[in-house]
Parts: sequence; structure tokens; C-alpha cells
Amino acid sequence: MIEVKNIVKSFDGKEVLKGITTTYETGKTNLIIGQSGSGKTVMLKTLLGVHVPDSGQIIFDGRDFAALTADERRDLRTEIGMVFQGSALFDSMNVEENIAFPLRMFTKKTNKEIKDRVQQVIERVNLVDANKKMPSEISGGMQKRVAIARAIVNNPKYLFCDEPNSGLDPKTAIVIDTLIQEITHEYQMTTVINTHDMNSVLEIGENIVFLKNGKLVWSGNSEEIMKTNNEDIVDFVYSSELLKEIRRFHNNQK
Ligand SMILES: Nc1ncnc2c1ncn2[C@@H]1O[C@H](COP(=O)(O)OP(=O)(O)OP(=O)(O)O)[C@@H](O)[C@H]1O
Repeated sequence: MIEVKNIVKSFDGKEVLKGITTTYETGKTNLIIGQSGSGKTVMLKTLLGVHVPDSGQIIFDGRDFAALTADERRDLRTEIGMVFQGSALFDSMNVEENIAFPLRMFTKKTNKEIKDRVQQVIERVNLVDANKKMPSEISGGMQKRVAIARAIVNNPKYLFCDEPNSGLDPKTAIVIDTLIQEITHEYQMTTVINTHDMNSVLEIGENIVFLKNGKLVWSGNSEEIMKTNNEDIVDFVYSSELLKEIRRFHNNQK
């Protein structure tokens, strides 16, 4: 669980996060949604420790990040897996080598232990036949699986994903969402996902926070987002006619 308490972050005197308070729950897919410029990326980078908040607290399972020593922060960072927008794979490494990278960098595991663990996650994300391929030889969906495998290879407690569906076709996007949700449940990770994708909101939105101009204006789950009359949500989520129709259909079924 990550508790976020009254986080304020400014750049050049301009407040970008204006007192965010929320809880990202363990074993759930926690989504941050909002229009472009609402502060989603700054929020995720603040959780990662890339940005230092002006005030407020971020508490990782009882550990207040600001109160940790340098060594404790380094340890905590090894508990975080990150899936970057666009996958960010190393072009010169094959699939196996990409996935092994965090184990070689941050652990003292033997070659045999690394090989076994990499094989385990390759099987988990269904990449068995691609393990010797280079990133340029595989599809965008497979690259995303490699990025997920690399993020979970060191058994993180926390998984952060920045727009994991960007650039994928809708069908592949759902497969990737489902994979992230399944591993979140399986490994009981606290998963935080930045997304624009309304399919993701409806499919895997177990705990959603909606940001508008750096403020948290709504939170709830995918069931609740279907029913809410909050104007900001209706405006944002149901901007397309198709989604409006789905919403009417869903609410008539209840
Ligand atoms: N390093 C920075 N220095 C100055 N301003 C920044 C910095 N990072 C972000 N901002 C500003 O903070 C605001 C929120 O940006 P952020 O990238 O978090 O939005 P977002 O919701 O992630 O948008 P998008 O969906 O387009 O990625 C924007 O006005 C942006 O210009």
C-alpha cells in the first residue's frame, strides 16, 4: 500500500500538484487518469522519487520516503518495477538479456539463478519462443511483454506503469492490461498505472483517481465510474458517443 498525503509539487513557482491525498492499494490496479497536463506524469515521477515534493508525505507500507536514510531509499527503489511508455528496451540486447538486466545490476545472484528466474518470467508473460530475439524483431505487444517481464523479474512490491498501452492496437492493449492485472493479483503488488485509455479504465480500473489541473477531483472503481454524474468525469470519460452508449446500456442492465 502506498499512502499519499497532501502532496504539493511546483515548478518555477507554478503548482502542478495541489495537495493530492490518496491510497494506492496492495494487490490492485490503481489508475491515475486525467487530461493532458493534469499532473499524472509528475505524480508518478514523484512516487518514483524522481521529483521531490514541496510538502506532503509518501508512505510505502509504513515507510515515509522522506524520513528514510540514503541506504533505505536505495533498498526501497529495488522494490519498485517500472514499465516505461514506449517500453524503453535496450536495442542491443536480446529479450533474455533485457529481462536479466535488473538482476545483473541490482542483485548478487549467480548466473544460474539469473537464468532460472529469467526463464520463469519469460514463461509467465508468454515469451518462450522469443527469448533470443532482438527488440527490433518482435511486435509492439511483445516488446511490452518484455518490458513487463523486466519490471517484475526482481519480485517488486510496487509496479509503476506509464501509459502501458500507448501505441498498441485495442485488442493487444486489452491483452497487456489483463496481463498487468493478473500479475498484480498473483504477486500482490501495489500497481499504479497512468493511462489515457478508457478501455483500461473500464476493464481494469479497480481503484481510479481522476486528476484535473493538479487536483484530485474524483476517485472510485470502474463500476462507479459508469454510474457517476460527476461532470468532470462525464466530460472526460464519456467524450465519445460510443462510450456514452456503453454507459447507458450498462446502467439500464442494473
Ligand atoms: N520538469 C518540469 N518542469 C516544469 N514544468 C513541468 C515539468 N514536468 C511537468 N511540468 C508541467 O506540469 C504540468 C503537468 O504535466 P504532466 O506531464 O504531469 O501532465 P500529464 O497529465 O502527465 O500529461 P500527458 O497526459 O500529456 O502526459 C504541465 O503543465 C507540465 O508542463
